[in-house]
Amino acid sequence: MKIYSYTNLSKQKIEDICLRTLEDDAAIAERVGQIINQVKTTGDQALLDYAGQFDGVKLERLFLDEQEIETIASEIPQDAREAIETAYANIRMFHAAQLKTEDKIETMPGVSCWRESRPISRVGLYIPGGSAVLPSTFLMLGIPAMLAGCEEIVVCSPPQKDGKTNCYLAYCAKLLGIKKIYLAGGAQAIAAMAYGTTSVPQVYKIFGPGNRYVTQAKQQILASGIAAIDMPAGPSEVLIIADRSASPAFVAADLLAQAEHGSDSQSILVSTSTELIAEVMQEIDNQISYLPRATVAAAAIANSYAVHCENLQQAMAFSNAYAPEHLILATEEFEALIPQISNAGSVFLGNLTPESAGDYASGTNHTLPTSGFAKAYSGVSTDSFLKKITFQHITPSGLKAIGPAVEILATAEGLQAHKNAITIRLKSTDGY
Ligand SMILES: NC(=O)c1ccc[n+]([C@@H]2O[C@H](COP(=O)([O-])OP(=O)(O)OC[C@H]3O[C@@H](n4cnc5c(N)ncnc54)[C@H](O)[C@@H]3O)[C@@H](O)[C@H]2O)c1
Ligand SMILES: N[C@H](CO)Cc1c[nH]c[nH+]1
Ligand SMILES: [Zn+2]
Repeated sequence: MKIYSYTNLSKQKIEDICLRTLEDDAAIAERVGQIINQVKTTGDQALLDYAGQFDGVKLERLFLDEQEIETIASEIPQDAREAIETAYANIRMFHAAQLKTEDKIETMPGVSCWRESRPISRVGLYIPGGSAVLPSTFLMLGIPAMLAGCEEIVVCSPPQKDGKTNCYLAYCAKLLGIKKIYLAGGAQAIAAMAYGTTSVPQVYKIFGPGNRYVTQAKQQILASGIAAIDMPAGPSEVLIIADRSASPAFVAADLLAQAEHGSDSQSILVSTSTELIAEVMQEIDNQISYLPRATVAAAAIANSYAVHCENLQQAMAFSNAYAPEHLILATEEFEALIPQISNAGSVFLGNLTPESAGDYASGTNHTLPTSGFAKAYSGVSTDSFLKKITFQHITPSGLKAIGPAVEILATAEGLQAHKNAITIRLKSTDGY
């Protein structure tokens, strides 16, 4: 892990390190383009071939049906079932509170405007399953989709070596009332949901995190205009702002938690204390040795860095420039820093709020923008599965109030037919 001093970093250097570009970005984009094209032209056959090539499994059928899901789900151990139910209840409670009816606004007497929500009828959920199967992601996407009222929810996840899925994913499907799981992973799954194949239904919007192939595929699909996406939610990241009040052991544990997702994850420490940085480095060395995914975590840590800042304001400035997926404020001063946060996917406050809590069960969504996209995107929410349709209604007195302004503006734009649509009504409402 490199250590930078914020004061010695030029503006350009800060921009460069915040960009997170990797050498093989262009090669991945090209490969993903080929995969999308192959799925577009050969559909199910491409999915079967890629399952062999990338997941090492010869599939006979591209989905598990309700009966198979039921059988697999029945194997779940009792403690895991209870843990999933706890997470389910908290995520549901937090996301249900987002369903709000908006007030009608009378912008002028007789002119009312309002918005109503409608579910996106066909949505696709991608549940990662390359290096680790993530049933937590199934809850994070399935619960808001269900609350929003989406009619068709298509779920894709890479197949296990036995051509099935695990009992945790199957149990989540049961809880969510999802009757099929499509056994497709990577860019090919995203392409299948975007274009549709004989087995996989086409959807209007694709959700879910994934590795760089998945994220690149979602971006290419968005650019092609065939389907919408939630956001680029790629390799996990955490940025921790820690002062002397932080525990080096807790900070190291949080950095390693995101590092173990993949070698391309980033775990950034921003601290006002050089002593704390040194202690955290030591703790990382101590803790990493007993992690089953030590090699992956070590590669991510090597790809990460620490930044020493003079004060917490500098630390916030760096964090806002980086726009992390997850921001942990490991300081007792966290209240004062909240108003200074301008770019972050999800924020964890104080020394006792680990990011893992949000990954699984606090209630907030863990599908969040990465690679600096938190500057413009929010994480997944119930709203992500809804369209907001605007309505307006004008009464005769409202028409008299608003009409002249519209006529003048239409004339200024040289759009006579627009003006006429008002004028003709104003004339006919004279008698009202
Ligand atoms: N940002 C978020 O909200 C968020 C949330 C959860 C997980 N994540 C991230 O999701 C990612 C999950 O990654 P994963 O790899 O474990 O699972 P994944 O399901 O995203 O990807 C696995 C698939 O990638 C494809 N693939 C692998 N190597 C390939 C290659 N060389 N060429 C083409 N395709 C290839 C295969 O089809 C495979 O099935 C991690 O990076 C994790 O950090 C992000
Ligand atoms: N940290 C991931 C989001 O970047 C979510 C996750 C799922 N399981 C564990 N963690
Ligand atoms: Zn995680």
